[in-house]
Amino acid sequence: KPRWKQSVVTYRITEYTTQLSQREVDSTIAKAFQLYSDVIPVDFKQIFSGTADIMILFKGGDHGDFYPFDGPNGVLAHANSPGPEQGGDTHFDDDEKWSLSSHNINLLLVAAHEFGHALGLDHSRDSSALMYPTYRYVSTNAYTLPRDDRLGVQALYG
Ligand SMILES: CC(C)C[C@H](C(=O)NO)C(=O)N[C@@H](CC(=O)O)C(=O)NCc1ccccc1
Ligand SMILES: [Zn+2]
Repeated sequence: KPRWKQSVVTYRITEYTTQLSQREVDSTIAKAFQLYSDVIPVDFKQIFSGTADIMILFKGGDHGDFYPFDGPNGVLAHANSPGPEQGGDTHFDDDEKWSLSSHNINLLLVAAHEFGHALGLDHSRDSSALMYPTYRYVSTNAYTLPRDDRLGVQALYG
């Protein structure tokens, strides 16, 4: 299974959603990565120019890969598994209503799910797992990786 070999993985947000402030997006994305760096020996560093390991964008419809988004609901986001070039790249469908709350689509939960893929995790059959295929809101106060996801990522990087 592909995984990142380096202990520092860089990311760059090249296109932001207009539904939240850039500061809100930056801090939410950082929090989502922190869920993983809290349990595996990998650090994540945001860069603001050049090419990062994980390139992140918010865009609706066609956004430069072979998987155009589908409007509101349905596919919310997708991420490539680890590797060179497009490896790890993570795209968020900007036709979704992104939020930092329980209303609409919670960005922290989706970003954490996508970064699971970007680290090499597949979907889980455990309905309490973050990597379960379908989105379901759970409180994000003091949120930590559910056990199944933690065991999965520690098996890859521990
Ligand atoms: C076949 C892939 C491209 C489907 C896509 C996905 O799994 N992305 O990682 C996706 O957006 N799935 C939806 C499925 C759905 O709409 O229910 C989803 O909510 N993914 C984000 C998600 C799933 C579970 C927890 C948190 C976020
Ligand atoms: Zn997924």
